[in-house]
Amino acid sequence: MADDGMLLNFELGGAPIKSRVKFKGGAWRDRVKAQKSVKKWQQTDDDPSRPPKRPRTDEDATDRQSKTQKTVTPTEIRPPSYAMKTGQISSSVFTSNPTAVTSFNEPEEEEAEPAQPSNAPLTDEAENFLALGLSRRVSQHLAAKLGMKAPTAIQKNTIPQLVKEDTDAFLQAETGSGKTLAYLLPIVHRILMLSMNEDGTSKDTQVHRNSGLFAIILAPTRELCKQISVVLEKVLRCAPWLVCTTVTGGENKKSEKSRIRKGVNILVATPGRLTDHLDNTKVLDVGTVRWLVFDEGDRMMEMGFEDDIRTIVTKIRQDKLSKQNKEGVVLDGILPARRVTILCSATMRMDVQKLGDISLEDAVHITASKADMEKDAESGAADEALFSAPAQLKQSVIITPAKLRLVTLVALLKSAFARRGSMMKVIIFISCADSVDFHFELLKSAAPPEKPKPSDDAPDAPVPKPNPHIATTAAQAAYVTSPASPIVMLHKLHGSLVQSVRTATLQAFTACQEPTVLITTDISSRGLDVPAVDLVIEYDPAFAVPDHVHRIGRTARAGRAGKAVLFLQPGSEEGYTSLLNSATPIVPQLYESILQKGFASAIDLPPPAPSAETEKQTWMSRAENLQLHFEQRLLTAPGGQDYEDTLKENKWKTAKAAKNSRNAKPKGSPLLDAGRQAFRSHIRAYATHVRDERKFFDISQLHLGHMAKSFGLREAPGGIGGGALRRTVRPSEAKTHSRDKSSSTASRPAPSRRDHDGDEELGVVDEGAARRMKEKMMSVMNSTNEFNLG
Ligand SMILES: Nc1ncnc2c1ncn2[C@@H]1O[C@H](COP(=O)(O)OP(=O)(O)OP(=O)(O)O)[C@@H](O)[C@H]1O
Repeated sequence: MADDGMLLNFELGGAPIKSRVKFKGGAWRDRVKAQKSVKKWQQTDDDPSRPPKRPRTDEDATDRQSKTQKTVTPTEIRPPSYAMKTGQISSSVFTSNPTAVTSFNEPEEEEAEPAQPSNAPLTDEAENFLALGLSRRVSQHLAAKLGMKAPTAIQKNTIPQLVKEDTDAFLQAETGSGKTLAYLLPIVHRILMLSMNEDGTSKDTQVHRNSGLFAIILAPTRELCKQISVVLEKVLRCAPWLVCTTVTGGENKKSEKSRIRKGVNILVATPGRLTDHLDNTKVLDVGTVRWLVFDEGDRMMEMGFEDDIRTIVTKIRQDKLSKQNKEGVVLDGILPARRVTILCSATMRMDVQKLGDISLEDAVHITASKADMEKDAESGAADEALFSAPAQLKQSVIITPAKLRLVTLVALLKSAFARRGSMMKVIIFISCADSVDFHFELLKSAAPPEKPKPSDDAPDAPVPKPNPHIATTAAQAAYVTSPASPIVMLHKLHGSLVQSVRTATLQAFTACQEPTVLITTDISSRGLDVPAVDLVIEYDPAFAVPDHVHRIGRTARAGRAGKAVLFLQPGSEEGYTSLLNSATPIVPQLYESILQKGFASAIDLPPPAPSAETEKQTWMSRAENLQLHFEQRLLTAPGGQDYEDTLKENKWKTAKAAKNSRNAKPKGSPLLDAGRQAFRSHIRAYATHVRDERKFFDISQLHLGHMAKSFGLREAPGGIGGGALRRTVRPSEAKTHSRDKSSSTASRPAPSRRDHDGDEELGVVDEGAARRMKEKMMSVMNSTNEFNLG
């Protein structure tokens, strides 16, 4: 907790003042200081010989800020009676903040000429799908039904290769450049050719769903599998006799088996579930499989799917390749004469090379630019530096002190939605599932959701029923609305949610007609194609640069415009921008400008509002007010009882009773619990940045007290490290861990998957991170028993 800039939360006028105000929260130094200040203030006020105090004004505050870079909270944001009653103290968010080491000038105006999109469909009239070797049926379907007349660059380079050749391939191109169709179209075209002649007439032999499984597409998450299968279904509408299906974790295995039994030509799967079916589903015959596609292959490796992938590759290769299917249809000549493996990713990391070693044989490396391909062919290796964000994506960075992170985020969202229609969809990336849950609860409106109304166009039409699956993951947002956008919807998504909720939430976010925000973990960073995402905010930086590229790639897709904002803290984190490879400069934004813009007008604060909005308020006082409001919300129990009082009561009970009551969880603010849990998980997650980037994300440089502020907490809670540290590394995992380390300098031992996301995928514990965290906790908090260490 900071040792200055405290706000004293006590009653100033009217009611008689108690002789002694007790303070809680914060460090003991803060409490003593506060106690002294009260005494001094009481003495001063009682002394009639002293001149009356001049009330502080906003100008005072602004003036001080400009001279000393420190701000004292103006009088009008004096805390409310609630805080006065409890004697809580809270340090100002504007004091004791570290300043940025890099000096920069904020650009005056936005760049006039936006950069040419680098992932858009090609504009040359001669470019079309027919010319790439696809059948007329497929090309016409793409143009007429899917609105796709011209290919993108990666499609132009991939489709002819996969239509004519039977070699393995590694597709690598920017996010949002159309890689999915680049591999799907040649597969569909060649399967279609089993039933059709070159001139488009039908052959005597028609293949159908029972004619064999020809392609398996693997993707790391269920969402991505679902998305791929939706695209595939749309393409297959030009050949309705062909069938695709998905098998993913979280679905009913029985119904998956029965779909496989009915017959399927293209299967989209997560690696874990496919391995399970290969072992247990006898009707799954892979003898006719000609294509094995790994979409986001590096992510699968990173998530610990290596063993599953090895099993899948071995099983499929072991199975003798059938030259014709069981109905006697000759496959060779039309389908590849060998099993073709395709890897696909926007980023190149060591994981993907390893996957290539497992699955590829003499693969061609296909990129969006022929020049890049030639360069790679000459050097014999793909150049990671070639792969950056789309050129038209405008990136900026805000160096924000920890204490100001939360209010700066709200200010940023507020100005994003200040003009109707300028921003419709925003994604916020946060480090872990607990933190996503907390921020969703904190930012959502307490008001009950508006009931769906009959449509103006069809007033008699039945009113749609609210979807029960999104009852806890979609809500109206508070704080960030504006007169132009009176309704802003909030959604949350992470791997700890059940699959039906995940699917429904993503659908709701995609279909939302109001301005909307999705708060999510890295589960949404890969491959997800939500049209028209205008802004991506990395509130917590990604754990590795390739993840950053994928996260910001959720906007500026297929040639559209997009913006991405990265939050960093002053100090070592600032150096992180030197790692980010961007076609256009990453523009710095001052957090003061964000706050000034966001809080230029009044914020409508629900109770407990620290003070009523007055004419005198400035952006700074509004920011301070908002922070206080958040802190008070966390401290206010649903029944009005102070949660801290409950905890204190428990402390003085006998050890056994205290233990029981701890176990029984005292009745109190669930938001405070959520905030503490989010803080702990966030700090644990912070320790798991990839090794090469840890010098920028050094846990020993984190100010835990300041960081706690950004979770609306007045002090850093204990218990950090318990979960991560208690977990032991099994010998087999330790082996994987060391293998990972030896194979890649940039590879991240994956402790994070379950910890951050709560997803079902596995990882191993990073012992180094745990040790560093332990040391940090010991030194900062000087307490061992709080964290269950050892
Ligand atoms: N030829 C095309 N013309 C117009 N739009 C296209 C074309 N090809 C793909 N798209 C659209 O581009 C968007 C991005 O495609 P896709 O999801 O395949 O990108 P990607 O390269 O796989 O991205 P990521 O690396 O993020 O997974 C989709 O909305 C898709 O419909």
